[in-house]
Formats: sequence, structure tokens, C-alpha cells
Amino acid sequence: TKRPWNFPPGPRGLPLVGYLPFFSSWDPQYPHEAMKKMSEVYGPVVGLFMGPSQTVISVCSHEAVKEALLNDDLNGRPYSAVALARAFGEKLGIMFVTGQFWQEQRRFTMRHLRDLGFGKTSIEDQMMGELGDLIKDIENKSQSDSERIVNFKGIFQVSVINILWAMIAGERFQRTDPKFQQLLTANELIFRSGNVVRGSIPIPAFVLKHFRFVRDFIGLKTELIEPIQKFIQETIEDHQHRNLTEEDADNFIDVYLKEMNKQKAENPSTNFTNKQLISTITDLFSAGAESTSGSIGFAIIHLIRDQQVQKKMQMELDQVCGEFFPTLNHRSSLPYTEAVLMEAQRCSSIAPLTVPHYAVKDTTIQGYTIPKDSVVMLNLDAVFKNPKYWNEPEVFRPERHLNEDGTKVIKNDHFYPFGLGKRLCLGESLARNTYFLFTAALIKKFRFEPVPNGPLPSLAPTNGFTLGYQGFKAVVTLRS
Ligand code: HEM
Repeated sequence: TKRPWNFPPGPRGLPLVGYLPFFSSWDPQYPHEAMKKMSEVYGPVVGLFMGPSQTVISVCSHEAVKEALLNDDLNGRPYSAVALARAFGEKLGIMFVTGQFWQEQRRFTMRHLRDLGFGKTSIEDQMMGELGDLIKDIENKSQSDSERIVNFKGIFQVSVINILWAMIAGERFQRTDPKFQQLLTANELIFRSGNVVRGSIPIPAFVLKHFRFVRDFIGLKTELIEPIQKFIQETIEDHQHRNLTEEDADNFIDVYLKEMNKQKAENPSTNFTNKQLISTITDLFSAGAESTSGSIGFAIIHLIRDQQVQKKMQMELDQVCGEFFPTLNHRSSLPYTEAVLMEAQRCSSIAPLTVPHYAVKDTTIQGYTIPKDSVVMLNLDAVFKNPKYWNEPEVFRPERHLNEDGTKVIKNDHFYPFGLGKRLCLGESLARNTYFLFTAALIKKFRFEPVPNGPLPSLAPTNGFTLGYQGFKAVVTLRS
């Protein structure tokens, strides 16, 4: 294939398949690492072909990533098979839609989730309730084992999703609810079986229909998505029946159904439809469950591996919060805790390539031509690990986020784990609060230590559309 004029430098592939068969030779496991290595050869902006005509741009430097995130012509999303499968084969939801539709639906969702408690102290009580249950669960597990060993696989998900689910549907789940466990497992499998680069490439429907191996290759798991959609559909139906008598809409489903009815009366071609509601909730559910629990898990792993830092964090928490649990009001008085949380997010970036972006028009990055319909992969992890901005980037060192005497957090321009620009994470405020309250409370309540004679919990992430922590075990004891 002929490379467009002024296309970013990059490796050439073969006719028809482009560079697809060779991409993972740079790093067989992690696409974001493969991109970093390619960048060392070709520069911060790399252009290649995946398949016969699909241009893919890999971006690895802060200047180029930031420029791209702030460029509205790159605010599109590829209509990949994986994205379409999540939404009945249509362009629905929030995460994988573009243009006017995206703006309208994202604005509506954000406004109402904010009213319902996103980023507000009004849902702190509910967060504390979930946290209480989680703590009890960990305590029971620790007490029922003679060596106080607790298995942390998947342990944070229910608590995290319950907070979101209260806002979406006005209800919560028991930790042991088998149906809900199944959905969370399905969601985790979707994330883990996907490949962020391959999964972003638009592939014609007839190819997918006829070649099962192509579906596996890109990580298309229709059979896992369907039960999630079905569950959401049933929840909506429950609300529809109830809604007949209820006046106040105190959860997202009711608010959305109200809007849907209003719009339907005025505008038959409205974007507010039942399928759109299901797809939006699918997006929120999947984006919310894996990412926040993954962040908490990685923070705990870093703190098990670095007992000094754990002790220092506990000292600060004891001093500032006394015998109470840390609250959002304490947050500004806990600079060290904040720095630990930031450093864990920097070292273990759970969304290393954001959600893939897409050029809606011909545009440029760092002066290179980016042709319309290019898939654009923005490597946040490359920015967070660049030795130009971070001294010894591979070392876990919370102090790097603090001023000289450790009394203040310093904001670093090269750290934006939730992205930048108009595609910024929709759940940022909720995620930040949950991540803080949960991690701080767990560290205040318990001492986490490595299992004697066992391996240290691994920091190597499990692969997928995002990065997760591997299941791990730790000795957990109540602090007095
Ligand atoms: C620590 C936890 C989280 C991290 C690190 C994180 C990070 C991100 C990142 C990097 C993006 C992509 C930005 C881009 O494409 O440029 C994103 C998008 C998104 N996130 Fe999060 N996220 C987290 C938690 C959540 C939660 C709890 C929710 C939902 C309640 C959520 C909902 C979304 C949605 C809907 C999008 C797509 C936005 C759009 O396309 O307009 N995220 N997130």
C-alpha cells in the first residue's frame, strides 16, 4: 500500500495484511510496550498499515499525546466489531460513538450522574457502607485462615460496582449474589480476552461472519456480552413497570426513561431509545468495574511490596484521622496518601492506551499528516514512564509527587491517567473518590504483608483492553 504524503515514519508491512502479523514481534505480550519499542526506532509518532488500507498511528511522547487528545478532529472512535458487538451491531452507547450523538448522550449522562452523586460527598455514606462490607469480608477471610492469608482475586469489584449501580438503578447487590458474580466475571473476561490494538481495527462484517479465527484474534466475545445486556434489559423493564406509579426519578434509569417518554412524544426519531439506554449502561458498567477495582488492587500490591511506604502512609492516616476512617474532607490533609495513590496509578496505568481515538477528518500530529479514518493509539504509559520527566521511572517512589518538605502534592503536567480533552474519562470524579476512600481505609484498618516463603504479589499486569492485577494473596492483620 502506498503511504500517504507526509505520513509519520514507521515500518512497512506486506500487501493485504499490512503490518498486522509483525506488530507483536516488538513485544509479544503488551501492545503498549510494543509501541514504546517501535518509538525508539521511528520516533514519537509512528504510522503503519494494519490490513490492506487501515492506517494506524501510534503516539508515545507527551507533546504528541497531549496535542492529539486536545485535537477535536481526533475525537472519533473506530467502529470496530468489538465496539459494535457491545451495542446490538449499532453505533450506540457513549464510549464508542462520535459527533452530535456522542455529545448529546455524554452530556445528558454526565449531568444526571452528577446530580445523582458523582463526585459528591452526598454518596460518601453509601461508599462507606460498601467499604464496611468489604472490610468485614476481608476480616472474616483473614480470621478463618490459620496464617491470616487472604486471596484478593476479584475482591473489590462488587463493592465498586455497587456504588455505581446505586446511581444507575437505585439498588445494590449482596457480595455473594451468584448472578451478579457471573456478570462481573463475564465483564472481566471481556476485558482480559481482548487485544486493544487488534480489537480496534474495523473489519468487514462478512469476514467476521465467516472466519471464527478472526473473531478470536480480535477478542470478540459476543457470548459474554449478551448476558450483561440481558441483565440490564431486565433491570430496565422492572423500572418501567414501577415507573407507572413513581413520581421521583432518583436513579439514572428512571431519569432516562422519563426523558425517553418526553422525547418520543415530541420527536419520533429521538436518540433516546431503549437500546441506547442499555448500551450506555453497558459502557458505564464495564468501564466502571474493572478500572477502579484494578487501581485499588495495584495500589495494595505496591504497598505490600514496599512495607516502608505502607507504614508511612499508616502513620499519616493515624495522625490525621485519629480513630476514624478517612473521609473526603480529610483528603487535602493527607498529602502522602495522595502521593501514594498517584504513584501507584503512574506505575501501573490501567488504561495505558486510553480508549482508541479515530481521525474524523484529515488532520496533523506534530506536523505529520494523519489521514481521515486513521485509528490513533495514544500511549499514556509511555508518558508516565518517560525518563525525560520522571527520574528512575520504573521505581515506585511516592515522594516524587510531593514538595521538598512533603507537605504538599505537586501536580505534574505529564500525568493524566484519566486522559485530557473532551474524551476525558466520564467517571473520573467517582473513580477518584472511590479509589481514595477504599485504599486509604483498607490501609488504615489492616496491615498487609507478603505471604512468608511465598512469592511477592506480581506487578506484571494481565493483558486486555485495560490492564488488570493478577490474583494475589497476602497476610492481613487488623491494626489496633
Ligand atoms: C481509576 C479508574 C479509571 C481510570 C484510570 C479511567 C481512565 C479512563 C481513560 C484513560 C479513558 C479514555 C480517555 C480517552 O479516550 O481519551 C476513559 C474513558 C471513559 N471512562 Fe474511565 N477510568 C476510570 C474509571 C471509570 C469509571 C468508574 C467510569 C464509569 C462510571 C468510567 C467511565 C468511562 C467512560 C464512559 C469513558 C468513555 C468516555 C467517552 O468516550 O466519551 N471510567 N477512562
